[in-house]
Amino acid sequence: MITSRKTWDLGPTPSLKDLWKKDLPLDRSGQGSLLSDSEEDSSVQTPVLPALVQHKTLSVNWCGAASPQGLYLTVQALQDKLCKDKSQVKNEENHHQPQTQCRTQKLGIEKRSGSAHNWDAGAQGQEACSMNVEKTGGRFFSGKCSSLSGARQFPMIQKMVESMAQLQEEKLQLQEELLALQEKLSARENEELAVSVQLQDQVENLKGKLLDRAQEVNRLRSELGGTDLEKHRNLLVAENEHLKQDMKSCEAELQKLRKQHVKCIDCEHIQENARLQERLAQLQLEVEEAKGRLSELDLEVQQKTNRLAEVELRLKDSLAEKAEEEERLSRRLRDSQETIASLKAQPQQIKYIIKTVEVESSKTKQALCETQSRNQHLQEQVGMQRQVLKEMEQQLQKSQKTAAQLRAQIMLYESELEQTHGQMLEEMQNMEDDKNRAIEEAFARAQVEMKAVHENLAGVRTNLLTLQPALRTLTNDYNSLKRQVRDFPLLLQEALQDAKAEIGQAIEEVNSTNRELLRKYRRELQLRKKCHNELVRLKGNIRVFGRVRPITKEDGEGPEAANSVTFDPDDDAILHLMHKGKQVSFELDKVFSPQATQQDVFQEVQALITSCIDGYNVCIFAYGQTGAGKTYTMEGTPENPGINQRALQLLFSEVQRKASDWGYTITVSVAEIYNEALRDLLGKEPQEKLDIKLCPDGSGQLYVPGLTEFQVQSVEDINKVFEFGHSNRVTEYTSLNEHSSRSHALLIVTVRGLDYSTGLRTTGKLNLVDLAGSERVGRSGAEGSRLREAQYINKSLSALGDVIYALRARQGHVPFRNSKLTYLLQDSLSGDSKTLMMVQVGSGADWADEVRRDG
Ligand SMILES: Nc1ncnc2c1ncn2[C@@H]1O[C@H](COP(=O)(O)OP(=O)(O)OP(=O)(O)O)[C@@H](O)[C@H]1O
Repeated sequence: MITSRKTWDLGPTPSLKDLWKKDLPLDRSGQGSLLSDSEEDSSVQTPVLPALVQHKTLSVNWCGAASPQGLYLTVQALQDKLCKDKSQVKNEENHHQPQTQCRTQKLGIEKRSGSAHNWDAGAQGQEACSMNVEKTGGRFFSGKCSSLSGARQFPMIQKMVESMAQLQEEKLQLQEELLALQEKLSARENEELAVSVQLQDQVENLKGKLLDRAQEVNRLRSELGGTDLEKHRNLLVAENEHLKQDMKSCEAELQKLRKQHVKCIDCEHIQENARLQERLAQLQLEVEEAKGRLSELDLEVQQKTNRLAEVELRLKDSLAEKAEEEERLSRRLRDSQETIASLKAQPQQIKYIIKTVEVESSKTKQALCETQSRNQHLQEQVGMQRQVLKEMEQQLQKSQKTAAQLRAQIMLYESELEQTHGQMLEEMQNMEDDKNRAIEEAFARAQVEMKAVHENLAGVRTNLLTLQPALRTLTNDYNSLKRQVRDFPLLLQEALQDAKAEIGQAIEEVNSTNRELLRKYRRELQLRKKCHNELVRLKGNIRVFGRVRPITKEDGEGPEAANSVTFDPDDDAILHLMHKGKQVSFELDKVFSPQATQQDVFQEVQALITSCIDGYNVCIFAYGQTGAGKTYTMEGTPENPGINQRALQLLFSEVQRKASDWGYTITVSVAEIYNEALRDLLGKEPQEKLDIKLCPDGSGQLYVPGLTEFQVQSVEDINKVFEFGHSNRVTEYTSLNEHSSRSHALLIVTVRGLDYSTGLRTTGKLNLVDLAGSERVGRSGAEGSRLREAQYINKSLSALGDVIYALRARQGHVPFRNSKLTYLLQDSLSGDSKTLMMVQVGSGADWADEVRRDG
């Protein structure tokens, strides 16, 4: 029952938005509503559905091609609205549909038997479309549209396309989610790996610390007596605490790992996976439904095709009827025309009849025209029907083609979907497998690590248990050490005092011992000096040695060269001379045969050198005739040095040997006495005569002002001094010896010593004198200056002989002043001084005369 009708005229291809905008203002919910101007409520705000429910009809007309989308959307909106307003529908008394049916009509497309809504074609032309919505009887509403099949198919296809697009989107979304899941899984694996590495590091750290601690304990055990025990103990305690904390953190980490592992079994990824699988199943269901709908659509197409064939058949029948009718009419027309022609050939009656016929013929013509126009109209209709049929066939072909394409697409989509689904299932299965495997591996690793950590923990606990007694021992030791340390200052002070006292006492004892030793040493030194001096004295402070020079080529080969000197084999102090057939014997302190070497001679002399170091004055004279070997004995040759060189070598070696206790200074002077004039051979003016004077200090000592003294420190220095002094010595040829020396040569060595321990100072003087050669003036044939030189030499030698004689005879007066030589050597000849006279003699017969005279 239609109570009212409202029509809107819209532009071509209106959209739902246009519909809403045109005359349908938005309702409160933001959705549009079709409105009616019903008689009951002429307000434009009246919703369409109540109007439908109240059996009102609304029409929407628009120009242009039908817009299936617009129609679909409109109907969908209406149905949505209908569903939303179901309560209102429910309250309607005349409403015969159950509530559940409203839900099934949600899409508005499904065909329901009996009570389902339906769309019928308006078939009002291509350019004018209309939609009538009404509620009649057992139907909600019905619509009419000129493009029925398109309007019904397109939304379905579009829906499917949209579903496929949605499926594609969901597939992409699923793939993205799958990637995200994979990333999360890899991140999780990385986290687990990092945790595992961290745990391993912690375990390694714990092991290293345990090892360090064990080493530290061992070291501490070995160093129990050390003073840093307290510090080490504190260190150990701190490390122990640190280890405990590390173990706790390790256990917490393990617990956390376990929880994470358990949580992973029901984690959001699993849930997401299940959800996705559900979604996939739902999509598969939808695809199945879409397939069902497609088959239904195919069925409908088939039915419509059948109906179209029926229509074609009916059309053909109609055409055949029309053709028969046309044939019949044309036959009637021909018959009529023949009748007219036969009538025209008849008389007046016939003319009348003809006229009648003509009259009737006009009527017939009119009927014929009408029939022809009708026939024309029918033919036009047939043409139109044919055209429509053709178009419908084209549309049908297009639809079939589109359906085939869509079927192919659907097949393609299905295959893709199946493939994608298979891939997804496979990937998900792989992911699941990987995940399970990773979880199992992680779990296994975690278990292994946990086991290792437990073992380490047990080891640590064991170590702790073993360390506890050690710790207790250490604590006890520490306490005792602490007490000791507390008492240590007092003990230290006491010990220091005791030690100081002991050290003082020891020092005192050492000092006293030292003093005693020093005293003894001095005493011994004095004793040794005394003994040595006594020895020397016993040997004789003034001793006379004789040395016989071997016969040389200078002695000639005649009878005068015959050996006239013999020795007593039992007494080395006896010398026998054969003089004019008689043997004359001389007794000296020691006689050196011609075979005696320089070393043999020095052996007997070196005790005097020691006396000089001890602080005594020593004089060693070489006395003899010219050429007797004085210079040889005193100076020697470079290859075979004499007393001078050896004495100085001994002097330096002794000084060096005693260098730790004594400091010595050795100075040398070289002088000569020529013709009773003293000259400095080391001075700048060797010809200058020097005087011998008493020291101004009143000590009675003599000294030679201006006499040069060189400090020497080695034998090399002495040799240089000798060379220098030797070059200044006066030598001249004589008839007896081509190298005869005409002066007394003196090498004066002064040894000044300082005893470091006692501060005692000593001074010893060693006078090594190479006397001028003694000779008889008559025998040598000297005259003039030579005679005067010989007289000076003989006088000084005689004075020396007198002094020595007086000294040996211990006479009260010793005539030192009789010559420059004895006066210069007065200090070294008197008192505790030691004097050695080396008398040089030749072994030829010529020498016997001289020796007997000198002797
Ligand atoms: N013991 C000896 N063995 C070997 N040759 C010697 C010995 N004594 C001296 N002569 C030699 O005799 C020579 C003379 O000796 P030397 O010059 O020492 O005598 P002298 O007494 O010093 O003479 P003068 O008084 O003229 O100086 C030298 O050629 C020396 O080498």
